Amino acid sequence: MIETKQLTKRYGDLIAVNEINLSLREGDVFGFIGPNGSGKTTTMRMLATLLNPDYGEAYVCGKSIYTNQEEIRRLVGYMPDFFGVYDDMTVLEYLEFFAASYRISGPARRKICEEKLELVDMSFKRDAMVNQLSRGQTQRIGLARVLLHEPQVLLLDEPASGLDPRARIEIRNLLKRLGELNKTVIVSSHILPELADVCTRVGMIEKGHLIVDGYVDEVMRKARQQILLQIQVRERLEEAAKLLEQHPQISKIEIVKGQIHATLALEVLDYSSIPSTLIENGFKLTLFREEEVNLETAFLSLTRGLVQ
Ligand SMILES: Nc1ncnc2c1ncn2[C@@H]1O[C@H](COP(=O)(O)OP(=O)(O)OP(=O)(O)O)[C@@H](O)[C@H]1O
Repeated sequence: MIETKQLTKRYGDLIAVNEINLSLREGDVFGFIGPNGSGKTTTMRMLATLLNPDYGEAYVCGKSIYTNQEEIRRLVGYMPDFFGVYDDMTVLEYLEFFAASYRISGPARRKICEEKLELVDMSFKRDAMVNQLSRGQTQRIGLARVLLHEPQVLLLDEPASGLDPRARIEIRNLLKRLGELNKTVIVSSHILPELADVCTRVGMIEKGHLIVDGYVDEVMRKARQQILLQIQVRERLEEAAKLLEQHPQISKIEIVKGQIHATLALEVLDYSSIPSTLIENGFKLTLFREEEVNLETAFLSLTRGLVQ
């Protein structure tokens, strides 16, 4: 559905998107995560054919973004991070206006608009003025708008930004529904937990580099290969850290906020000799546990130190 090969965009000396390779299938909901300015919007705008790359290729539904721009625009629904709405229009008029611009006419037009309003749970506001909606409601209408022409692919740039927790949950439920409808969705955010449970795939971009990319369970599995132990001793923390540095099962030691963080060497699963070593050397253990792996800690461990 979406395939990119070394997709690259430069602004002067700045490489905003640096040789990104992506491959997404039907029904994939891809969480595109990265801090401000990391290249998410630039990538999405290239896929939406609104911006030309400097190098590389991208295909949307098998069509090249260089040579099939019109067809791709029909197949894609792109929701930018900020969009204006018009004054003096009701919600239904607003959607009908855009449906008309997609050349949807006759009785079908009203029907499609009402269907999309229903999908985003906004039927109750069909006659409200668009400029009197809350931010969350405006986002939902924006989503209804990009769904009007039944796009196969949705590119949603920070759809949950600026929303209250309840509205965020509603947007998340909507994303799940879109995946179930077999659309391919790229949804960006700079907050990982926001996307963790709705995405089937996740990618993390930093300074234009896609540094992690995979199915959620793959990412978790990779992160588990890097087990991190959190250890506290009553006294002589630095001495304990030095002792553990010599331990053959440990590949890295850090002291973080009064705790020793010990990264296990690859493929070490039984680490029972580590607490024994500390105890045998007279240290009083007050904490010894394996860091819990959720998607957020997985990302942190996989991306530690990758981009300077
Ligand atoms: N038109 C432009 N001219 C010059 N530099 C630009 C332009 N658009 C974006 N950039 C730069 O490219 C980099 C990537 O920007 P981009 O908007 O893609 O990031 P983003 O990940 O979407 O950020 P945010 O989370 O803040 O929306 C940034 O350093 C930005 O300053």
